[in-house]
Amino acid sequence: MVTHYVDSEVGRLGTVMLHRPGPELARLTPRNNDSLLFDAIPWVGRAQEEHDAFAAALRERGVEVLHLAELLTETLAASDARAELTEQVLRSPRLGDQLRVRVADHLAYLDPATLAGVLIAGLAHEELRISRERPGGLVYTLMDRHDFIIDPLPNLLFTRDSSVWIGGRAAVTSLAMPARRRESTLTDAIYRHHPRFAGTEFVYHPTMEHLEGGDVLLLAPGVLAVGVGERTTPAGAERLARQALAAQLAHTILVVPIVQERATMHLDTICTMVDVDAVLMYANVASTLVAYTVAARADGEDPRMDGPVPFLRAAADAMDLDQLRVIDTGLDPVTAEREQWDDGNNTLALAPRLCVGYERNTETNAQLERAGIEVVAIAGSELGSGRGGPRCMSCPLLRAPLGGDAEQAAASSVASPYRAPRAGRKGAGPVVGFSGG
Ligand SMILES: NC(=[NH2+])NCCC[C@H](N)C(=O)O
Repeated sequence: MVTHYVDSEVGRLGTVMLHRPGPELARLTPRNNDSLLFDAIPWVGRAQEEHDAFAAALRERGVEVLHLAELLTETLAASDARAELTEQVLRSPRLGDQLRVRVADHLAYLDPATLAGVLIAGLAHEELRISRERPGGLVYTLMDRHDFIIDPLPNLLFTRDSSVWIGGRAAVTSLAMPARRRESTLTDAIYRHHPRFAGTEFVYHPTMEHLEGGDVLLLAPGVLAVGVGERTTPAGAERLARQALAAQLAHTILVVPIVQERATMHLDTICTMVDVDAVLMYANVASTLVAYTVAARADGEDPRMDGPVPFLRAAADAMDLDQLRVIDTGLDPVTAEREQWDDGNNTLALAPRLCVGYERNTETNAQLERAGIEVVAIAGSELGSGRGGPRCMSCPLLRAPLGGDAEQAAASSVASPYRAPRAGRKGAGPVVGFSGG
């Protein structure tokens, strides 16, 4: 049975990886929140309540919810995973030799759950036990007691960005912001060492060019859209296109330039899919967004690049549709801008025409309902202070494949065996095949 497989944004969600925010959020202060990519100081207890309600809403609808911290703890039971992740934090040039040895001693005695906690929430100077016989040296002495010896990862909450599954393969991404780079070392270790993921094949690796999962949309089996902006670089998009084409995970990649600013840091802040042929889009950009298409050519040749063409046209063509339905109309620009900022467009589809959205985005949610899309509304007043919505906070590991007959797949149980994607589509692109499963 296929356990990890995703070929669309909307196939019935079977399994998702979340991260319940914890002590790492309590590290945020008005002095560090900007560099740690939060716009406010979240109330940790309330953020946890909101997150628990999000997880419960998914479970109630039959979704298996895995928690990253638990997977990491189980991963750390393997000594090679433990050694790898420990060495990785010890490598920081900030430590210096003497402090490095002290930190290594400290980590060596931690049980897997506590070590996972440190890898996520970091280690402050005052938390390191230093004895008189084994002093911390110059670096330790010159640090403030609130300085971090290991930086916290408050954005781990946004599991979307550090990995994305394309077909049966994991793409472990290369995060652009220094505050987030270490996140992908955790997802990478989980996929490589946790028994649940034994045999995982990879299509992207953190040493490659910058690419973040929030920029990757699986528009349809074989069709990817990749946003290029504040996070994913053109080189990252090109690399993913090459990798996905070579692995025959896609026949067409749409590369979509987005404005390089915080409000639109990822493609999924302005566009998410809510049905096999419908997108929810930020009204203020829907008509101006363009795409460059990258498609496979014969073996050994560079991929073919075309464009720019209007994004909606390029997407419909690649998806073999007459048109992509757009849900956006009717919002005045100010409301649209406010709700976009609060992740109104960042929905997580649980199945075609069923999605999770933040309750505060009342106008956007009403538009969705009018268009026949059911919205499971969740609270996110605290969660949203990191600028991420339901899609950002989730990494789907299994969705019912749409690769076969779409209707049938939508109705099928997630445990159903993988159906080969339809071949011979319009334009006679290469047959999309998969090695996963
Ligand atoms: N897929 C997303 N839109 N993720 C949102 C990530 C938010 C996070 N604070 C950051 O700045 O990176």
